[in-house]
Amino acid sequence: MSEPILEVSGVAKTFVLHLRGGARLPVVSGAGFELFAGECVALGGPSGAGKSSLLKMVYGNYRVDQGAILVRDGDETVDVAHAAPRRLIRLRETAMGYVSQFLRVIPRVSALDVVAEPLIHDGVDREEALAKARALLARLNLPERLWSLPPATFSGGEQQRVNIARGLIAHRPLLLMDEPTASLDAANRAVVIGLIEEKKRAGVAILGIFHDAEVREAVCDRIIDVTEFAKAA
Ligand SMILES: Nc1ncnc2c1ncn2[C@@H]1O[C@H](COP(=O)(O)OP(=O)(O)OP(=O)(O)O)[C@@H](O)[C@H]1O
Repeated sequence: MSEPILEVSGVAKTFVLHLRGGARLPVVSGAGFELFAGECVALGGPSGAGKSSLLKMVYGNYRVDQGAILVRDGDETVDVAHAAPRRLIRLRETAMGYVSQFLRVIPRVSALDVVAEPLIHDGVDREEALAKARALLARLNLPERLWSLPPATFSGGEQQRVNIARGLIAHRPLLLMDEPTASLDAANRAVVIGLIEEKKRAGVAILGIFHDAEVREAVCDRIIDVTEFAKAA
């Protein structure tokens, strides 16, 4: 069996609410799982179980109290739980992508440039990157009249499609997705299902939160029940 792309082991986290007299909110404990190339795995469990928190820990946005989160980066393995901030930034530029639920809009930058940016950052020729961005936005049915506009005033579903295009345009071996289809209609959900299937075929390992049962059943190979980690917390 090949090496995992992501290996989470013994991860524990308790939120400490300093403004609430130091109240402690344990969220996960002893969380452990592996993710391999070409598979899509959903974090499952009811609202409040800790799915988003776990995804944010893997991305390095939330600190962990205990355990290791090993992400493969070429020949190296980086422990997100202990990596220096600079190493974490480099890891996000090369090995780990994140499609959040909402687009973080960059003022005055057009939708097309927002989408093409990760490829340009990878060193791809600007015209080639823009052509790929146009193709992706067309596939996601974003009206062409919007491409040259900054996405700040776009509808929720339009922003989400720009966000998905930006998150998927470049190759990253590990992809984290937080409800990528929450604001989308059926036709665009089907497009996203197709895009996820293509990533899997390209060997990308995907970890995500998919509340939409139809999307989850279409793309996910297995579900990790986060309540198992919450029970121990
Ligand atoms: N930044 C934070 N500070 C304090 N508590 C938090 C923080 N983030 C999450 N929590 C708490 O941790 C628990 C798990 O939240 P989380 O958002 O991870 O759940 P979830 O399974 O993703 O839920 P949902 O399906 O509703 O999005 C909740 O009780 C929540 O209140």
